Amino acid sequence: TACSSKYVLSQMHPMWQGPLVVPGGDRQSPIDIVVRKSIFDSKLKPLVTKYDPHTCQQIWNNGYSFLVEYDDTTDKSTLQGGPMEDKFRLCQFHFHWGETNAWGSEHTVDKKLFPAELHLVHWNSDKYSLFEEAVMEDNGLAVIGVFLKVGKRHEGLQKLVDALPAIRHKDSVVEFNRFDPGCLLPTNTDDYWTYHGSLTTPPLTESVTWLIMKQHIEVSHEQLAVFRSLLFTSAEEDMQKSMVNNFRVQQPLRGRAVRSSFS
Ligand SMILES: O=C1NC(=O)[C@@H](c2ccccc2)S1
Ligand SMILES: [Zn+2]
Repeated sequence: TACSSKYVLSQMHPMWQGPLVVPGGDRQSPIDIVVRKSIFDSKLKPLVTKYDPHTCQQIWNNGYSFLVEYDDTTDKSTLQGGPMEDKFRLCQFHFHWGETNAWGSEHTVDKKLFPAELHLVHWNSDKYSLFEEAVMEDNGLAVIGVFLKVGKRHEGLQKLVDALPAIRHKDSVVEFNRFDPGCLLPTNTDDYWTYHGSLTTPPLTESVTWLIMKQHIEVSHEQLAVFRSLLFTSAEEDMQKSMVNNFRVQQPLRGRAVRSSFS
């Protein structure tokens, strides 16, 4: 309901010590996408993703989410098209989720909250040679955001879910290979919203072209429950905190246009 979403969105983030406001930050993320204010842009091309499952390397708990990391030393797993002029290399994907199915996504659509959101993080390999470099540049990153809804079990996700108990604690890593991130994309990737924003965790740099899919994917309640069995804390810490609500509060639009690839 609107009130719960207002309550949730105003929630400060317990996890962070870092700056919640970036000096001069006028293109911060995440945001609410106000559909009726988005602008159809017929020049926006379909997204072209070419993901090689063999470039998948490991899955690990970084104390804020779990990341599936890819070998980004060559152009084997790439994203192009959309609003971008350049080719972008997949470096990792991860999720954000809530403690209940009532909230969890970082972006919202007309204030609608989803239980979780997938982020596929790519960096501009035409212009930069490392992710760490690209993350500081305003055309450095392209992140595909996909909303998750609770429904039928996602068969492709299950391989990932089965690996999570092995990385329950912060800084745990397991080898993970042969995973095709394309299986997590919705069937329709031609319809998306795009806007210029930022990382949603420190360093919060304003280097991201966001590509938010209009179509969501479905995962089962049980699969999401396994996400929530992860811990923010390392094995040594005596206070175990379950990894939930790992999303940032929404940020002001500051006059930015959100464009849509569909009318
Ligand atoms: O899409 C995003 N989600 C996050 O957690 C942020 C991030 C920060 C650093 C590296 C990769 C991603 S930006
Ligand atoms: Zn993210």
